[in-house]
Amino acid sequence: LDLDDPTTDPFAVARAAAAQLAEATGVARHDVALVLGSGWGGAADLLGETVAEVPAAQIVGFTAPAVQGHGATIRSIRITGGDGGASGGGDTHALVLGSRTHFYENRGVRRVAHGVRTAAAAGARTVVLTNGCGGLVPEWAPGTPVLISDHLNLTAASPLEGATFVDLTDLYSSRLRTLARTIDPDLPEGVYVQFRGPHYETPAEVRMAGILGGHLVGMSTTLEAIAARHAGLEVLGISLVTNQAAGISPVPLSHAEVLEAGAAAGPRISALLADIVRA
Ligand SMILES: Nc1nc2[nH]c(I)nc2c(=O)[nH]1
Repeated sequence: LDLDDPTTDPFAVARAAAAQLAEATGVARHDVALVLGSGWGGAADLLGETVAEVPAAQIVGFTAPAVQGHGATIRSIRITGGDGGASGGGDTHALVLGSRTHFYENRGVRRVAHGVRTAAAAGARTVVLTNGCGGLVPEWAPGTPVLISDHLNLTAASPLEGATFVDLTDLYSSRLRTLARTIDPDLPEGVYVQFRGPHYETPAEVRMAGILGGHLVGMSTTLEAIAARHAGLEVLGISLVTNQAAGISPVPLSHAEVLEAGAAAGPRISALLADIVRA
């Protein structure tokens, strides 16, 4: 079950990972999955009660994160404060994937897609993809959450292999975006542009992204979203603008300001995310 072996079926690895997670957490099915990017870490605690927390490296296909401690676990959360199971079927469980493999790690697209494939194999019907990113809209101050309405995948890669032709119309579910706006009507929307990274964009590349119709620049999310759609998941994408993209702000932002903005926004966006998932 080695994802690096081309003859391995990545979906068999995802099924094995889901079985290991069910065993490790005691939760047979997870209804929704969340990928928590920079700044979104606090959302898990607000979602409900942590049933189990598993080191990601223990589950097949996941790799120990480059930065130890940062998102090194996968959490199973029983969502509380929802409709109390009025929708029948008892408790709702969320799978929180703290560890994300970025395309720029050069570990292959299969590892980038493994988390959402595992979530689908674990029974999830919905995935919420969050990230930290640069903003092209001056009014979006650092700390602003933005719903992703569509994406431009500038990585020149796909998580899919072979003649896997997948429609990406409404990839970022308009139903879920409407639902999110019932929680916070002021949520802006934007087109997310994934660059390969790990370097940031030049001001000229940021201007190019704007000309192409982008509003947010980042180094994740689009490949995961494509894999999630292929796996049959409904996708909601939310970005946290942690900085103004290169060249947008006349005054170069200090890294301290970026970290401060992300941290300050933490409680608000975590509460927002928890409310959206409960809805
Ligand atoms: N590509 C890109 N990724 C990012 N991630 C974060 I946080 N800020 C940025 C940014 O300005 N550009």
